Amino acid sequence: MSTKIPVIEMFGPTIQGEGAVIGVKTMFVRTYGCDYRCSWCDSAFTWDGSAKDLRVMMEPEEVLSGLLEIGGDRFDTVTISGGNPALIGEGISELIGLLHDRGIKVAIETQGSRWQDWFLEVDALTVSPKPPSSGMATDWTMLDSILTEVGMNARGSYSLKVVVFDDIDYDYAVQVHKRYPDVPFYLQPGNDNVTEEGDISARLLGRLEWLFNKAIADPDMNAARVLPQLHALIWYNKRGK
Ligand SMILES: C[S@@+](CC[C@H](N)C(=O)[O-])C[C@H]1O[C@@H](n2cnc3c(N)ncnc32)[C@H](O)[C@@H]1O
Ligand SMILES: Nc1nc2[nH]cc(C(=O)O)c2c(=O)[nH]1
Ligand code: SF4
Ligand SMILES: [Mg+2]
Repeated sequence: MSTKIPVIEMFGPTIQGEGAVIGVKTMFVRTYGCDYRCSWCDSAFTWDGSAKDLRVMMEPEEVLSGLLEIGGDRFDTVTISGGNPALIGEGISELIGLLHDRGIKVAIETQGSRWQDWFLEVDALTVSPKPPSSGMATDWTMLDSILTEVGMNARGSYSLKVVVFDDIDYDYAVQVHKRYPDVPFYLQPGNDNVTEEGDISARLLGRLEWLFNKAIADPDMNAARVLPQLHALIWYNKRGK
């Protein structure tokens, strides 16, 4: 089995802008390819073919040395996102081992459509099922089995994060939170224009206030946390931040 990883970009150190590990300094490795096609994906270049030329097939050792070359000694966490990194088996498993051998922590961003055994090895697993506005359908059987398995056997922390664009998405978020009441739950407002240039912070803060008010009024969200995409408030729609 090939251990090569399709990498579309590596960058950092930056600050983790989303979810349970928001604020943590981290490098990013973004894998190429996704089994979803979310209508509002802010990283569509990972799957729509527009940046295919930038995709490099890398051995796990090459990813590690690339990260060390870019980040030097200025990081102790690596976040693997995509695309969907859960499309890749052996290569990511080896990369996690190499990073752990050096005392580097590993965070993962995935949507919960596919399982990998290495989910159990990571330090922070974010599972982000997609609401109706994405145009994608949730595989509840898969999501159930992922959360059951990590609930019993994960070494690290795990959480759910749902992006919300409208009232229908919000109802979906309630459904997810109620289905897994013991899993730490994060709400994140959607960015409805991922190509706009310049300062989009006022628009994003408006969406955050809307989501704050929804959660504040709703007893079903007493245990939820509502967070912005912090990096998008600072660096807007810039890639590699
Ligand atoms: C680009 S995805 C890559 C990882 C994985 N495919 C997933 O969706 O979880 C990383 C995170 O960005 C979120 N995201 C993508 N587009 C967004 C947008 N327009 N507004 C807010 N969050 C977005 C996703 O929901 C996910 O939580
Ligand atoms: N700073 C920063 N934080 C992030 N958290 C999740 C991201 C992602 O695209 O997966 C992301 C990203 O692209 N940048
Ligand atoms: S699952 Fe993630 S990477 Fe894939 S299309 Fe949706 S937001 Fe983009
Ligand atoms: Mg992003």
